[in-house]
Amino acid sequence: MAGVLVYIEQVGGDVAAVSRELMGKGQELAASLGGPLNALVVGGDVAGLANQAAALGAATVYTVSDASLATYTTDGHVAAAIAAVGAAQPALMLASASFQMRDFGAALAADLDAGLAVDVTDLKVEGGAVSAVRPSHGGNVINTYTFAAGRTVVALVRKQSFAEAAGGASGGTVTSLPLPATTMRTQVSNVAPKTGAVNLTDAAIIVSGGRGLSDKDNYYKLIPPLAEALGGAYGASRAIVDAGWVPYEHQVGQTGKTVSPKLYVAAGVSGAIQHLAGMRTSRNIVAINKDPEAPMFRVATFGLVGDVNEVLPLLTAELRQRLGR
Ligand SMILES: Cc1cc2nc3c(=O)[nH]c(=O)nc-3n(C[C@H](O)[C@H](O)[C@H](O)COP(=O)(O)OP(=O)(O)OC[C@H]3O[C@@H](n4cnc5c(N)ncnc54)[C@H](O)[C@@H]3O)c2cc1C
Repeated sequence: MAGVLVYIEQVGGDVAAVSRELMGKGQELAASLGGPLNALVVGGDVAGLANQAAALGAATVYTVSDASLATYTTDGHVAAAIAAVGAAQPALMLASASFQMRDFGAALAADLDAGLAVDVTDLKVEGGAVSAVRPSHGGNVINTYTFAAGRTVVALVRKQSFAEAAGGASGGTVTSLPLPATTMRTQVSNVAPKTGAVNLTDAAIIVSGGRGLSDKDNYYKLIPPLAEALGGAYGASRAIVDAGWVPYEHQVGQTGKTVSPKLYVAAGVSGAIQHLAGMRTSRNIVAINKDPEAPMFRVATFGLVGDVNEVLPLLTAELRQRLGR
């Protein structure tokens, strides 16, 4: 039992960003575990994705291809993964912490009698044992789970926790595995993607506004333009979602979305514990608030004490000029 197996997710026929991140971190972890970095591609038609996974550095890309695997079902995809784990014998299996992969990872770990860590933000290997870091209690407690060596560990990792694999690797092989006989208890008859959905959890840059924006018109005048200038999405505190300024799908926090972007700008957001619960693991936090005592400054990488009505238009104009947007 050695090395790492990464479950490759796809978006529109391409390897998902989170899977590229797992391949990046997987390279380092596989070396520490003294084994290869392998990948698993499951689906109806997997050839294109398998080649992409090989280019991301997989020594072997295991594929399980079957018409019944074209859409996700617990039974089908877990059965495929068990076949790949049997072939690869990984010490560590990595997948994302999306809702679908939480379902997958829990079922897989139960079937394999493996260790399971969910919503992981960091991983390391010491003395052959895998340790997974996982925030809980709204990010106020950071837990480290250490798994005894000798059993596969399934770790489901939060998006944007690691840098993406560079790509351009060569020399990987593709090994096709048959789908083991399995009873499919779920039949997916139709998939209807939600249209116009706000994908805050995937955004690398988020600009959020709060009650400090004064009213709905001012929020839309100042926040989306800054988000657009930065090439990001826009979010909101619950206070202004509850006030009806912004739809719920933009809400960040304990009862909204949990996000971990590369850059989180909080403008006129106080930094209540319930808001921080959804964004404090962001890589860089910029707080803009007229109150120097606002709690958001305690978690901020950069802080700017000022009035959003003065700061945001200047910032947006400057960024537009510099970034050409
Ligand atoms: C069970 C529960 C769950 C919750 N879940 C969430 C959640 O998911 N997400 C969430 O966000 N909240 C959540 N809350 C609410 C949370 O406690 C706060 O009430 C909320 O986050 C406050 O929003 P805010 O920062 O926009 O408003 P405020 O706390 O009113 O802060 C406004 C900030 O704007 C600043 N400001 C004012 N004018 C200006 C100006 N002109 N320029 C610059 N700064 C200015 C002020 O100094 C202040 O810091 C939850 C609460 C509970 C009880």
